[in-house]
Amino acid sequence: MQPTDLIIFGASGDLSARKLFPALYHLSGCELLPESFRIAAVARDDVQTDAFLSRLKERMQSAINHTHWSEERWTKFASYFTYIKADFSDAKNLNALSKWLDDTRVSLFYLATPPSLFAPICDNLSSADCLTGDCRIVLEKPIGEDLASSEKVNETVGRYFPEGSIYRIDHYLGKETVQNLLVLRFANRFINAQWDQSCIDHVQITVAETVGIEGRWSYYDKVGQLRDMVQNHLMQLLCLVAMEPPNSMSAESIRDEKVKIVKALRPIDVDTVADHVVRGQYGQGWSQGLSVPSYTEEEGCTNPESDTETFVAIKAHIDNWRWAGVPFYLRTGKRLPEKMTEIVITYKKLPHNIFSGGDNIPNSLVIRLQPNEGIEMKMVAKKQTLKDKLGLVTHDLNLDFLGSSEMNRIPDAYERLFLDAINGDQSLFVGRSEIEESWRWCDTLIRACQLQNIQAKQYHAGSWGPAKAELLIEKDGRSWHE
Ligand SMILES: NC(=O)C1=CN([C@@H]2O[C@H](COP(=O)(O)OP(=O)(O)OC[C@H]3O[C@@H](n4cnc5c(N)ncnc54)[C@H](OP(=O)(O)O)[C@@H]3O)[C@@H](O)[C@H]2O)C=CC1
Ligand SMILES: O=C1O[C@H](COP(=O)(O)O)[C@@H](O)[C@H](O)[C@H]1O
Repeated sequence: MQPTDLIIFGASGDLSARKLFPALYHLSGCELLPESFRIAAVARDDVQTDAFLSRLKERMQSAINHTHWSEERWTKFASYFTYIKADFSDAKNLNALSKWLDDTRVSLFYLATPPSLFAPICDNLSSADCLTGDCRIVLEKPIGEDLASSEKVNETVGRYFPEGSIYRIDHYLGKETVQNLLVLRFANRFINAQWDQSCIDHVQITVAETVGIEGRWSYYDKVGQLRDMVQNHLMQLLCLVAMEPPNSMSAESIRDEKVKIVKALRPIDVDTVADHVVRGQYGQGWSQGLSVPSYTEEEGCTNPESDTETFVAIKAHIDNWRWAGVPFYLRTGKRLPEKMTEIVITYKKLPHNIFSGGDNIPNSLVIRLQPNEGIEMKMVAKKQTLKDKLGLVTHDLNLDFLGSSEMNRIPDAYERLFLDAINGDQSLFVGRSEIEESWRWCDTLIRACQLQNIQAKQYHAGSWGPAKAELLIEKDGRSWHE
């Protein structure tokens, strides 16, 4: 590892306190950071490093499980820090940062700020002479809010950083089980051999959350679940399930295969949107035993008539040889009954059932991304009884990742992604063309919803979304995986 400096813009924000600094704390505890590592925490608050750290310590203690917290680890972690006060909207404010930087070391700029600041920060870094030596930039999602705005951000950032130095985060790619999906598909011959329309009936991808808007109403109301979750996280999961084997694990090979899938997604337009998309918005209800308000009663709501979706279900098709005729059902929402991300591959039924003692039950593969990370293969076996000669029953072959983890915990996605950015490995970061093609597909779908007036149907907080989401799949003779 080369000597590295990490510069976090937006160091006082929610993402930094809940995800970024805890991930770095764990990496430091595992001695995985480079020697002489330095962190510049950049934000607007007028405080000194000590005061910044004492506030950060409090916030991190509530984000890190107490079994992993120790004063000794904290002291080592705190020793990396310098706090630099700056308003990023003006280059002259970056002079202190410019003095702190050292062009003999790698400078890793991490933009944990509102996306509207990505382009101005790059312009100002350049004007303040901060971009000398080996400089890399990490961009948080979302990159833009549609194709045109994402092209604009990519162009500005590309003026100062070559594509090989731009690390666009989709934190789902850093999740252990998402990487395991690649291993499952491309390191197991029997899985790979059965991975197409000849064997697979359909695919379901569910990303369910129990949380509501969490104080982010003004951000969220402008984007909704389609832009916040589908354009990025669900699209990445779909690509990893559907892509052809890349030539190698290089970033370029993986990105090339993913972008082919996004381009092969059948557009959902004004003619098809009503049958392929369901939008929902949560009303009042219950979440984890507590009564919770509706979306339009949440703190910060400025538009009680808002039609922004907090739930979406989509039936998508990939028009290529491997996936012809295999629907991909996607659903994601806030205030659903449980926090759960899973991919379910349902195989076709056998062409003929020779066992009179049971139904023709299809196999399925359940890839659980969170919680209880693991993979289950649902297999049909004989009932262990003398009464029923060839009665059938479904059993699970179970790969439990937590139980087999060397670390007694599943590392957070940001730990993997920080390590890779420090090591210069872009394979788990998103390329420009993937992002732009994904926006192109989402823009068509969003526009079609507007033109056909597909409104967000109310659902009770704590339920699995509007009844129409059940119909979307049931009308094809299938049902959501329970
Ligand atoms: N929070 C989350 O769970 C997730 C967030 N993201 C993305 O991460 C990014 C950050 O999100 P989040 O942490 O939630 O946002 P916050 O609003 O909590 O934090 C934004 C940070 O940027 C700083 N900032 C804003 N404007 C300026 C400015 N002109 N000059 C200097 N500092 C400024 C804020 O400082 P100040 O406190 O002074 O306003 C704060 O430190 C966003 O792009 C978001 O979409 C992505 C996935 C999940
Ligand atoms: O990017 C985002 O992701 C979170 C969900 O992430 P997870 O790792 O907890 O599954 C989501 O709540 C948020 O709205 C979105 O911006």
